Parts: sequence; structure tokens; C-alpha cells
Amino acid sequence: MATMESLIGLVNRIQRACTVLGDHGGEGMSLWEALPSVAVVGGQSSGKSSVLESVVGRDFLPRGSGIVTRRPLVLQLHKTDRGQTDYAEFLHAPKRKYTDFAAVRKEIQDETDRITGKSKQISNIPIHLSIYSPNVVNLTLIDLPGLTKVAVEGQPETIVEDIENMVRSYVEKPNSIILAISPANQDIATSDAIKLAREVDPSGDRTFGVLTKLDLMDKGTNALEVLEGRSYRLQHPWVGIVNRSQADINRNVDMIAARRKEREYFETSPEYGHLASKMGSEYLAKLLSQHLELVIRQRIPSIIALINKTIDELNAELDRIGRPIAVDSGAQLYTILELCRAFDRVFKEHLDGGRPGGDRIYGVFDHQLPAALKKLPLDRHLSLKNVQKVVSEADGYQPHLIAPEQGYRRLIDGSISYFKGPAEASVDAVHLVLKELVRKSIAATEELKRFPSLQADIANAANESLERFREESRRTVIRLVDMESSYLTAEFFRKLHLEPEKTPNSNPNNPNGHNADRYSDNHFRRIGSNVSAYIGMVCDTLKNTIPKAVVHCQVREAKRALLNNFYAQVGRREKEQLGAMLDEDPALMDKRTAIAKRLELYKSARDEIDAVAWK
Ligand SMILES: Nc1nc2c(ncn2[C@@H]2O[C@H](COP(=O)(O)OP(=O)(O)OP(=O)(O)O)[C@@H](O)[C@H]2O)c(=O)[nH]1
Repeated sequence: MATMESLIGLVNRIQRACTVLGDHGGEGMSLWEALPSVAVVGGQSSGKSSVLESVVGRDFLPRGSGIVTRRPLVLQLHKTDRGQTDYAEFLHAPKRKYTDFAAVRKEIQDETDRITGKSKQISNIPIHLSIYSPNVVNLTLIDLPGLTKVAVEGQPETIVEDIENMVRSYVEKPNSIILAISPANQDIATSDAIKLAREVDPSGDRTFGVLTKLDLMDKGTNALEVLEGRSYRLQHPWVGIVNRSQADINRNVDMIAARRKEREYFETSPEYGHLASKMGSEYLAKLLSQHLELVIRQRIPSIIALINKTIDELNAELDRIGRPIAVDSGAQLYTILELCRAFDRVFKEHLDGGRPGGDRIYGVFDHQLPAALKKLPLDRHLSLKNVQKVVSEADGYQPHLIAPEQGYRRLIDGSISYFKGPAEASVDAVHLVLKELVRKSIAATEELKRFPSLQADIANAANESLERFREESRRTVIRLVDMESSYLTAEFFRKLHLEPEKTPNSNPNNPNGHNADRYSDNHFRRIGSNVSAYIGMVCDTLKNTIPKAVVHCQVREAKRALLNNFYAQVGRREKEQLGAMLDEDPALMDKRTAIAKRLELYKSARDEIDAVAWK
């Protein structure tokens, strides 16, 4: 199994990757939350900064009155070889190596203000600081704002609660190790750190109690009750600390000297001498490092499980919203054509069956057209009165002698022209059905969902084609009707001619009578009924041929060549235009980017773990 250094280093690297990718807790189980870390909590002036600095062995934290720590500081300590110079690096400025720790302090302040402004607000976005030194142990600590009871001037009223919530959000995670700092010169029962720790970790499993300011206790009192675990029991032993006093700080007593002084304090202390080997900041650092390593070791299998599960979920999510599209124009063109074909497939399924809608075209031919034909005012046109009128007008001053050829013609032409209406109506009705099917097919094409621009382009192109097909279809059906007028079926009339005229008044012996008969009502009635019979025949023909023309010109063409023009246009387009056609919903693009980033994080974390596990 990996060494302690590599394990803590591993978690350090994953934590940094988390921060780079903006994963520092928040909603759901994040990788960050799965990683064990040490969170430092304490009331204001409890000595938090002092403890951190003495663990590091360097002065580098901002000081001042009021709430100085306003963003979490993720402090990663990396032990380097003896003799190396100490340096620090910020994740937000990875190129710069700080050897001057006063500059580190300044940068922490500046970087805090960069997010929170000078408003003294707080923010839960961490600052990442790595310190490389031979005098540290490998350890990651998160410095959090000090718990406070009152807002100071210039800070919003809510800050007390905001800080508590932020600190709680860190320490309530089951993977968080709590470093609870309490000053010895204060009743432990009133310690803010212990209060919060008790709340989130009642069993004391993951809380390390630290007692500072042992040197500041009233003469004649000591902290043995606390340090020996009698005042407040924790699973881990309490650690007492003596930090630099304010006077030491003012005198610039350096940290290494302070550590030595602290060691001497415990070794020579009459009260704590027996605990000396388990007291002090150096011991605390080692204790935490060992514990952190142990916890990481325990957690690795569940971290791997979380990573694998999340990678699967993210991949599935990416598949669902669609993978990113290629950037070169060839691939873009290919994608567009593929998407068009997907649409075309759905459209054909609608027409051919399998998906609903195509049957409505048959409905036009089977109901709408016959009903419209039936409603034509042919009876009125071929009424006795009208027949008489049309025939007489056609005859002019010279009445027809045998049969009113011109009259017939005019009556037939007049009747046939009525068919244009239903013929055009069928064309329009089918056009509407096809248009609706285009709309439905676009909506039903899964692959197109992410491309609103292309959806619109396809809809426009398809509708343009349908419009053309409609025009062609309209011309064709009108021509069919016109053809019926152009040439009449002579045979039909010849047959009529062979039938003897049977009229009640006719008297074959009286030629005058016959002549008079020619202009009787019956004569015209007969003409009317002859024309009506002929028109009936034409109607039957058109009832059959109009659907054929409509299907030929509109339906068949829609199936065959709905997007042909579009394909030709797309083929001529430039890269930018193709790219624009594949524009996606910006929200979706953002979502994909976010998922891709997280995926990258989890994959790199998996690689990191693999690399350590195989060492
Ligand atoms: N004598 C002595 N003074 C200490 C000890 N620990 C901290 N101090 C002093 O107490 C004051 C506050 O210490 P800090 O380390 O700044 O405490 P803090 O919790 O970080 O304070 P805030 O960041 O303001 O919340 C400083 O003047 C320290 O010098 C200690 O163990 N002994």
C-alpha cells in the first residue's frame, strides 16, 4: 500500500483539482466531500491562527481586529527534504513561488478581498495555499472564519450566523476531522468550538480538542481536567498548546524559536511534565498527519466507488444531452446530414405508418373529396330552367336542328369547372397534413432536440419544398379537370343517341308534333339528364384521378425529395454557417461544459488514485 506521504499528497492533488473545477462542496455528494480533511474551528482570539502558524512553523496569516479570515483557507503542507528553502504557492497564481511569507499574508488578504470585496462579507469559496518546507508534516488543514458572537462595525448583522453556517457546512461532513480550538483561560463549557463539535460529532470520533493559552491561566489553576479528558471526553486525546504571546509577536520571535520555547514549557512544567511528549504544536501536527493518513486509507475504497459511480452517471448524462459536436466543417456537414436523415426517417414513418398521421391523407381522399364533390351545385346548374337558358343562348337566332351540340358543350364545360374547387381543396388539405407531419417529425426526432437552429432550418426547408409540391400538385389537378373539358367521351353520347326518345307527348305520325316537342320541357329535361349522367361519369373519374395526382405530386415527392434542395444548399455552406446551424441552446451548452469539467475532475482523480495504488 502507498506510503503516508503519497496518500496525503494524493488527497492534496485531488483537493486542488476540485478547487480548480469549482467543486468545493455544495449540492449533492461531491468528491471534495468524500475526501477527508482537517477543519480548524474556534472562537475569535482562541488562538486558531497561532496554532496553524506554529504547525507550519511560519508567520503567514493575516492579523488584525475583527473578522480577518473571511474565506476558507485550504492549507496544504508538503514536507520537503532537509536543507530546502521554504516556499509557498497559491492555486490561483500557480506560476509564482513565494519565499517571503509576509507577501503570502498580503496575498491572502488581497485574494480574500477579491471575492468578498472590501465589504467584510464572507465567502465559502476557498483559497488554496500550498506550503513546501522541511519543517512541516504532510497535512491539509482548512482554516475557517472564527466563530463570533457580535458583528463589528462595517459588517452585516447576519455575519454571526453566516460564519456559523459556513463553519458548520465544513464540519458536519462525515469526512471532516474537526480541530476544535479552545483557550485554556476560558471555561471549556463556553467554548464555541466545543459547542459546535458536540453538535455535529456527538460521539467525539472525529474531533481533536486543542487547548491554547495554557501559559495564560490564572496562577494556581491548571488545565489537567480538560487535557486528561475529564471535563469533556473525546475519542482522541486533548493536546495542549502554548503559542506566541502578543508580546512575542510584537518582538518578532520566530516560529522555530517559539516551538522550542513551547517544548521547554511542557518539559519543565510541574503540572504538564508527565504529558510533555503528547503536548505542543509539533506533536499536534504529527498526530493529525497520522490520523489523516489513517482516515484516507480507510476511505479510499469508498472514494473509488464514488468516483466510478459518478463517472458512469456523468457519462450517461452526457449521452442524454448529446456529446459535443465536432469543429471541422467536414464533420459538421456530416453531423447535419445525419440529423436530417434522422428527421427524414421519422417523417417517412409518419407517412408510411408506424407513427400516426399518414392516415389523415387517406381521410382526405376517402371523405373530404367525395363529400365536397357531392355538395357541388350541379343540380342547380342542370335545372330545367338553366338548361333551357344555356341551350337557347348557345343556339342564338338559329335554334338547333337535331341536337344542341353547342348547348351540350356549354353545359358540360360549366359543370366540369365546378370540380376545380374540390380538386384544389384536396391539394390544400394534403398540404396541411404534410406540414403538420413535418412539425411532428421535428419534435419527435430525438437527435435534433439539442439543435434549435437546425430544427428551424429543417422546418423552413421542408415547408418550402411542400409549398413547391403543392403548386405542382395544384397545376396537375387543374389540368386533370381541364382535360375533361378538352375532349369529351364521344362514345357516351353515341350510346345515348341510339336510345329512342320517349316523351309522352310525342306523336311519331305528326312531324310537326315532333318538331314542337324538340323545345318542350321534356326535351330540355332530357338534355339536362344526359349532361348530368356524363358529369357523373366525369366525377367518378376525377374522384379517382385527383388522389393519384395529389399523391404523385405531393406525398411521393415529400417522401422522395423533401430536403433535396436543403442538402444542396448545405453542401455549399462555409464552416461558420455550418457551425451556426449546429448552435445549441446556451443553457444546454453550459450544462455540457459543466458536466465535462466534472468528468475531467473525476477521471483525473481516478488516475491519481490508480497511480498511488500501483506504486
Ligand atoms: N500567551 C499566549 N498568547 C496566545 C496563545 N495563543 C494565542 N495567543 C494570543 O492570542 C491572540 C489571538 O490569537 P490568534 O492566533 O490571532 O487567535 P485567532 O483565533 O486566530 O483570532 P482571530 O483570527 O481574530 O479569530 C494573539 O495575540 C496571540 O498572540 C498562547 O498559547 N499563549
